[in-house]
Amino acid sequence: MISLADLQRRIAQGALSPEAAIGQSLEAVGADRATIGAFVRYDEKARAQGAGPLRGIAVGIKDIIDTADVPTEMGAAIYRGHQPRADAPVVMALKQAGATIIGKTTTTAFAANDPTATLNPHNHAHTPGGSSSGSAAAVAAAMIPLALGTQTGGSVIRPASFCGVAAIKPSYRLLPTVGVKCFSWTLDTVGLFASGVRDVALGLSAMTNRPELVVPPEVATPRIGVVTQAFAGAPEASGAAALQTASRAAERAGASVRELAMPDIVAEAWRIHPIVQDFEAHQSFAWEYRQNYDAMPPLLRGRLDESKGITARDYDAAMNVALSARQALSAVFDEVDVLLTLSAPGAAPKGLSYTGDPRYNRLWTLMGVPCVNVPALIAEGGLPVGVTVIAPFGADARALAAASFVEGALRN
Ligand SMILES: NC(=O)CC(=O)O
Repeated sequence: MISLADLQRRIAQGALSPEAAIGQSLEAVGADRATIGAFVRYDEKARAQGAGPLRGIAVGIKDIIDTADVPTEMGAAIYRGHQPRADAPVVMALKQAGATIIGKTTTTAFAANDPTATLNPHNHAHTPGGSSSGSAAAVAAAMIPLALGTQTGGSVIRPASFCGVAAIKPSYRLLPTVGVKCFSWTLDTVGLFASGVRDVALGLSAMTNRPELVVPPEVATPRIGVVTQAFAGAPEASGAAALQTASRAAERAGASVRELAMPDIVAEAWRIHPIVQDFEAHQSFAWEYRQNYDAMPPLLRGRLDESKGITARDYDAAMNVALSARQALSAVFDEVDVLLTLSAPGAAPKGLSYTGDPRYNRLWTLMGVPCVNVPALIAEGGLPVGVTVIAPFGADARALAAASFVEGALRN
């Protein structure tokens, strides 16, 4: 994979020009149609900028995020050819940091569950996951060093796990979702994919102008609480093995590691996540669902059909649970620095019809806490499986530093 940190170092040393760095990605992305199909479209004339921490860094943008220079089609026929007037703020933030937007990566329709045709770079018989399918796959396939995705359930962390790349779903609202097609305004979060944790941190730091997010050369040894999320059901063997492998590696590296049970209200928040997501989706997709019903992607249309009965009272009760759970979760971090949990039930499912289950991701999206995927092992069929490092709301630097610790422990 292409390391953002390595590109930055070589460009700073003059060993690599920003133009050459962009040229390498253009060549790989240009060949993509014949490989895994991670891009909806790309800019053959993409040019490097000469200044900024992300000069020479080619970035893929999930195709629900508005771009002014190329269409934003939401992975849906209803929006074919749709051309936004302006770049979304997160796209402008990348450009202002010197990045080059090289193309639009594939997304499941409206970032829901109707799959893309994109292949998992590690095993073409399997899905790369969703909904940020192309972003995870393009980084994993060494086409680009950085990509943007979004998460409402598990759409950053799960495909990152399936594709063996680092990724962050940052704290809620650290990145603006203006100009991002809304699924659920309480849940939608913009995230980043890169080859390693330090690379993700460099990208997020540059976008947000927050130098404190950069992972320092030496990171503190964290106190880790392992959360199995038994309330979400048992994982597959490869998922359980990934969590155990990461826990044991962290312990061997000197971290204190112990299993932590979640307060009941937090488990209840896991249960009510779909109520929040689907109640808000009915409003977010009202125009598509009511004015373009027949053209709607079938799985999302079916999900909206089934969730019509959610009442405002149900929603209000769910939101109250979420608020109480966030308060209870913050107290959990009095005992540990970070949590360590599953990124997915196991390796990527076979076939392209199903992008996987967000059951281990969705709680943390509702809690709004920073989550970082760390590749943990390679399962049968050469398929990666990751784990998730979680810190308190607003402690994104802590999540990245602890994730880097776990990543280093797994490499030793
Ligand atoms: N947008 C999402 O997060 C949906 C998913 O998890 O597949």
